[in-house]
Amino acid sequence: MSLKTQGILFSVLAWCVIALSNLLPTLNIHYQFIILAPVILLLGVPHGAFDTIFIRQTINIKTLTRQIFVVFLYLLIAAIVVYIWWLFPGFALAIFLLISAIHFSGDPENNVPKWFRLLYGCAVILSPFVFYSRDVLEIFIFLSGIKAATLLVNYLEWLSFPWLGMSLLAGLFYFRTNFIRGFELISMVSLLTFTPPLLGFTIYFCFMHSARHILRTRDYANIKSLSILMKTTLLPMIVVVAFALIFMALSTGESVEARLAQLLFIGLAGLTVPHMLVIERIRFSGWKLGKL
Ligand SMILES: CC1=C(/C=C/C(C)=C/C=C/C(C)=C/C=O)C(C)(C)CCC1
Ligand SMILES: [Fe+2]
Repeated sequence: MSLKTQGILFSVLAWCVIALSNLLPTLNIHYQFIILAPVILLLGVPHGAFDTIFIRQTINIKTLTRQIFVVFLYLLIAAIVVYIWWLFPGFALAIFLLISAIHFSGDPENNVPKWFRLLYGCAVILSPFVFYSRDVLEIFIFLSGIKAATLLVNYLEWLSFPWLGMSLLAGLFYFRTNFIRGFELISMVSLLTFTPPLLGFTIYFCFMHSARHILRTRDYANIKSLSILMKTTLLPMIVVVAFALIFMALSTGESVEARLAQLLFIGLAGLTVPHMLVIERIRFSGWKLGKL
């Protein structure tokens, strides 16, 4: 499958989800988390497991000692991020949103202009605020407490309107010259604008961000079959699922949705920092650095 085909399939799925979620009654946040957290965990998180492939191609990790050291360092960075979150949750959430926008700006195909990337990456974060800022607030409170969450949501909601306008204009601008590029942007923005935040994010994260990263990894490592690629994710996935189960079993006191939100998004923040340290250098080289 090419990135183009994947982009079209994602866009079609996005419009189906928009239609269905507006026709069917909205589930409350408790059930949204119970249904969607496993989807994010099983379909979205594994794209980080390919980091081992990118690490192998860019630094020398031939000996077992070096491999153990790299895994240890990766997890140590993640643990430090979680600790910083625990100390300064509002600050950590704000920085996480910022670096996520930068990370998501890597999704569009390789030859798009920089302004388009910036618009796209920030649109992923800002679109949910246009109609669903109350729902986002509810989730942000789980992550950073009511004071920081309210402050952040107020700023981001205010930014979300001009951003939606600019995204739609940019999408229309490309409709004539590069239809797929414009259609992909408008579909992504509509998905995150018109569906409940957790649902929109899950579909975007699993079927755009993660799916596209898997295809890029396949091309980078010159692997013909996806099943070989999926095998590399097995061990990291077992570790992540085991960690998730242990966290859910040990954390008590708060609601299930609060704990799932913390597990998912603080966990993602922790993993995103080492993930970006591995990926971004290669992305800025046009996915060429160390290519097989
Ligand atoms: C919490 C939350 C949001 C932000 C999620 C982020 C920022 C996720 C980042 C994941 C990354 C960077 C994964 C890397 O591969 C939204 C969508 C604004 C609205 C719903 C609640
Ligand atoms: Fe990623």
